[in-house]
Amino acid sequence: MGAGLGGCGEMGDRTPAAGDAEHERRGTAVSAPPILGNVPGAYALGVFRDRHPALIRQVRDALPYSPDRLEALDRLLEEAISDTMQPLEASAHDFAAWLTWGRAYLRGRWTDAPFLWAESFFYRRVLEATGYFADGPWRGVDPFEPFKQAELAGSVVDEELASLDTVASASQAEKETALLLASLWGNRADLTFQITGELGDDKSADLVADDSALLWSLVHDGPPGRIVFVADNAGRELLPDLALIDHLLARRLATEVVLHVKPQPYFVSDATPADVLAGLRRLAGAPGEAGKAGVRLRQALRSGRLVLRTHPFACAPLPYSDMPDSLRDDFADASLTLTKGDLNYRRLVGDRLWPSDIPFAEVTAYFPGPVVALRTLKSDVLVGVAPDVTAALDATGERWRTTGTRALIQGRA
Ligand SMILES: O=P(O)(O)OC[C@@]1(O)O[C@H](CO)[C@@H](O)[C@@H]1O
Repeated sequence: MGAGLGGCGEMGDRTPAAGDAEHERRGTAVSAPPILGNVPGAYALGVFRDRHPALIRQVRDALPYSPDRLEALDRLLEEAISDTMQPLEASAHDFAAWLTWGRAYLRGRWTDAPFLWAESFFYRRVLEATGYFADGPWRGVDPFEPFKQAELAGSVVDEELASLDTVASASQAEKETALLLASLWGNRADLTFQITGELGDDKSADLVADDSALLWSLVHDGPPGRIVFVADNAGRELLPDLALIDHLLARRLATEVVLHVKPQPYFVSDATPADVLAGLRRLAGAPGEAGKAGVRLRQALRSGRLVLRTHPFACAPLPYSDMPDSLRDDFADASLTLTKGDLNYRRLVGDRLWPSDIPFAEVTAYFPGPVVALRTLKSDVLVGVAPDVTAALDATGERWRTTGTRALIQGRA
């Protein structure tokens, strides 16, 4: 598709509802119960009970919203605290889509709806409250921008960018390992975790599954192909992602990289086109190798070797098994699709209580091409991990599934 900042249009083909006939046809042959927030002690319950109210308060304070917007945020806060959900205003451009996606959950309790659905709807409601889509001065203003901006400006980022100078003198194999791991662990920098300070300790970081050999064989064996990179968070995650993408392009390991980002602010720190531009500015303004990478990536956008894409399905409350044909075609044309982060993983394998040793290839069989997920573990869903590995981790007593201290690289050709 076209170069530069073009979006990819409408959701198009159809607007599936969770569990509809098309879903069953395209979905995985196997299934498991969806993750819900109404289970005492469940991770998802804490997200609704603690994180969402804390986030609304922080959004309220981060920008000088007008009284009408503050009232709307207060109403949403009340809904979050009382665990009651209201639908979007009937005039919303996507009112009908949300009815199709989950009429049964609207006006119910946040915690009774599937976790993926309800979290996604929560972020849509934050945008409604702040007036992101409404006529008026707050239209298009990212409510999470102050958090993203603070992160990008921090001196930690200077240090992380300077490390690219060290990596430059390493062998190709060492460099690729370093870039891949930086991109993978960059996923810990997720701002939703900073809302309630849940990040674990770096020292215990480890991989519970490692298909990096498969990933590199998909990149190196055979002629260079078109790589689709489905980004997650802006800032400290996106910068190492961009460094990895620069490597793939500069070494001609990919003919083209298509970088998928969110069309609108989502899950606090998820990258939008504006965040990509901010990241490129940060890179290009840095000294040394980071600066050179920034300049090359801006040139790659201009030449069309790096394509930025925003598909509306990226903010739909549905698993990728429900993706519309326009998105499916994009993945089908790729020699490799890389997905970043916890939320993309939840959508890729389905946000369900899978037995954790069910093979990754089995639950992603519907995906139309080779796919590799890079994820730090920040929610309960897990597949493709041997029982002895999960048993050993459980025995440590750590909350290893949800605190971002563990990570995985899982793929299938
Ligand atoms: O996709 P990311 O950025 O890696 O993680 C997003 C995420 O950790 O935030 C949620 C809580 O709001 C988690 O449940 C969710 O999966």
